[in-house]
Amino acid sequence: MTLGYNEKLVLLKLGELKRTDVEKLVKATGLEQVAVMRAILTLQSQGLVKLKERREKVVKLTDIGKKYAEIGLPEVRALKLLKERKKIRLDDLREVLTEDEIKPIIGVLRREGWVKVEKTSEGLVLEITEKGEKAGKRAIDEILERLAEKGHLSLEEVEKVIPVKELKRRKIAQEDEIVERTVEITEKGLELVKGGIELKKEVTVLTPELITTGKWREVEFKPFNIKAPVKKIYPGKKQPYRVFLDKIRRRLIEMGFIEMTVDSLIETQFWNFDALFQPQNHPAREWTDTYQLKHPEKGQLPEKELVEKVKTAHEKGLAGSRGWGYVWSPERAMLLMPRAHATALSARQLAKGVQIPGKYFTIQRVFRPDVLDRTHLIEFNQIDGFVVGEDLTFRHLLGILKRFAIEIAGAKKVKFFPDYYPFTEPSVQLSAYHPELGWVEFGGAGVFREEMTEALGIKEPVIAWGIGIDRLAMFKLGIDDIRYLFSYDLRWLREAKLIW
Ligand SMILES: N[C@@H](Cc1ccccc1)C(=O)O
Repeated sequence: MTLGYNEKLVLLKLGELKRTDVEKLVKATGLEQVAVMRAILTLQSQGLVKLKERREKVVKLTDIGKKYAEIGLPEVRALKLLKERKKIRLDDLREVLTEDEIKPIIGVLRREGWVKVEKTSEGLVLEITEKGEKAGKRAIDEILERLAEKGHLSLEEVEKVIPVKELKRRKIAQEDEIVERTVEITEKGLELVKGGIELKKEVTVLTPELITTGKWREVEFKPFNIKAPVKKIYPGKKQPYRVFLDKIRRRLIEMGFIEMTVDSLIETQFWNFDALFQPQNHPAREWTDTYQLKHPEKGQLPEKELVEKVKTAHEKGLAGSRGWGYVWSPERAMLLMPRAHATALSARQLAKGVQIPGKYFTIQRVFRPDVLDRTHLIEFNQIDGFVVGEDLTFRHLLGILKRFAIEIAGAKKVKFFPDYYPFTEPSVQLSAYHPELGWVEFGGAGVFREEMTEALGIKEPVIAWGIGIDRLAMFKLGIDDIRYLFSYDLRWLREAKLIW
């Protein structure tokens, strides 16, 4: 059994005092209260001291009570003025009372029988009564004084003088519970003290100074108990989902992808749909599938040449196609909407020009009407990207997608299904396996159609994908409800792992 410096010190003092309270031990040892308490608990666990707690219900002054104890209760102050002047106007009380105190004062003074009140043309006039002249210290004044002096009194003591309810009603005092801790040294403790305790200075850190001066020989090193329970702390940290997105971004950049960025969440239909060869009468363009902006309703189209090419692609076709065969409306293309898919950025990038070969990606917040449930949000994040290069084929695309799902997202298995998108041919849908949710649809991919890429000025094949990144995040963060990604649940935010 080894005792630390603090424990030894406390035990030695208790050897002298035998029995005392914690406060006195704090004074006697010169240690902090927490250090004394900790030492007592250790000593108690070794049967050297006994700690007894006594709880007592007491009455204490409130802040208002403390103030009144100093300057007097409002009625006492009023009475003092009345004793001096005998007859005063209500207004005169402003000299000694605050606005709040004046309101109820007449009632109080009357109840005590200290004043006669008269209504005059100049307002209320108060005159002191005989009883007022003779009035001395009342129960309430006495208790106020005693409470101020002692700090607290037991409930019984107060009740003997005045109902505590009355003090509480006037917000002068409140009930409280105090714990009195007495510590007593045990037989075993006394024996140890008699046997002699060597009090060596205890250090927790070995400093260069201790070594060079040779003082390390005289000191005792405090052993560390790394298993001691400590308070859990939750330092600030990044939101777990944000961490996930940042990691993916980093990973993609490491893989040589160039990030495509944009400032706004709002997009013209031109970039969201038209530039992607999605016909204007396509059902996915209806309000049921996308949101639309009311104010402002329309945005700007890009340069004329590009708009003309897109128009031609839609109306008559490009690159050997016949197009969709309808009259393309620039007005319609100007309509603004919250971006419905991140592929809009791929279109913008292709039109701006790309490196050949080149790899691009973007992580975007996108918006689509849906019914919220554990796998659907109306606002979610997509990671879109494309690879452009001369010899690219559909097989490259499947390889990239599989790598994403397994390596980046930690999916266990992936599956591809044939699918349809107006801007890709062939198109594929990617599903991944989640232990609890089963097969989850992740996103789509394909080879951009030539009608699209040619209008944007690209001759080489472009393989592209769009993945619902939130569902990938669910895999990584080990959650089965997508809404949790944006949750304010502190417990989750605190405990979610940031490193996987
Ligand atoms: N933009 C499509 C996904 C996709 C992107 C790129 C190519 C093919 C499909 C979606 O949101 O569902």
